[in-house]
Amino acid sequence: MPLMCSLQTILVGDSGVGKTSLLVQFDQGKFIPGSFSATVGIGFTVMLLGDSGVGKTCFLLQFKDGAFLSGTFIATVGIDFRNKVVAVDGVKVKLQIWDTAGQERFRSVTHAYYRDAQALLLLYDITSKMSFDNIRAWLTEIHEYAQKDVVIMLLGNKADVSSERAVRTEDGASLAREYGVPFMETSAKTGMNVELAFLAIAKELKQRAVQPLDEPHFQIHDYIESQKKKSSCCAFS
Ligand SMILES: Nc1nc2c(ncn2[C@@H]2O[C@H](COP(=O)(O)OP(=O)(O)OP(=O)(O)O)[C@@H](O)[C@H]2O)c(=O)[nH]1
Repeated sequence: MPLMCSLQTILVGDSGVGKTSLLVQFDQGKFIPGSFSATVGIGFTVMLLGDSGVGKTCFLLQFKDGAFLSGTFIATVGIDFRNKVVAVDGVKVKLQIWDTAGQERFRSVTHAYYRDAQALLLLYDITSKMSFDNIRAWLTEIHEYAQKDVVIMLLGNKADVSSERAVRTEDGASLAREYGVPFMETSAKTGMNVELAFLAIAKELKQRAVQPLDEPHFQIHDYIESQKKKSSCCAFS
């Protein structure tokens, strides 16, 4: 097994000295002139989990860049991350999203990160019965390694390839009910429900962090049910 290590570096300094620009230059190799906006003070860590090939990396890139990576499948090695700021009820919320390798051989590396995640998006592939059957094992691992109050969402990805469907929508919904977690089908290819998944997570975490006790609690299940697009209603290739 290749030797891997993860290093975390924190950029500190006064507002406006160029911390974000330095990071963008390092990450994307470019400088964005005149784009100063103060980095938001509220941020959460979200982790993507699920078998290798279910579409975690594509799901993240669709959310981050609005693009779909088709063609050659390159499995993630260990763990990778991306940041994205979303607006939740007028407040900027920064999501740091960890994309984990689904391959078994990286499991000990990814376990180390579970405890730092405030939300977990657990994906299976609707064209792969095995990826769905493995969800129970993923949930067992989550209960072993993650924080007790972590927000979990179950996602049936690749809903655009309905001709090869191997897992019924009802079966996904029923498993989610059994574990008391919200559920929806998504497509990293078309973008269906991708933004909604992250937005619902951001809303739930933000309300937990800042909402006064006397205000009504945000209901993530109700929010998703009212917003999600059903795969059956859309024409897919
Ligand atoms: N049709 C379709 N293909 C998808 C979708 N999401 C991902 N794929 C394809 O599925 C393959 C695997 O996608 P990845 O995002 O790399 O899978 P992963 O879960 O990150 O895999 P690991 O990094 O090994 O854990 C790629 O060939 C993608 O093009 C989707 O929503 N629809």
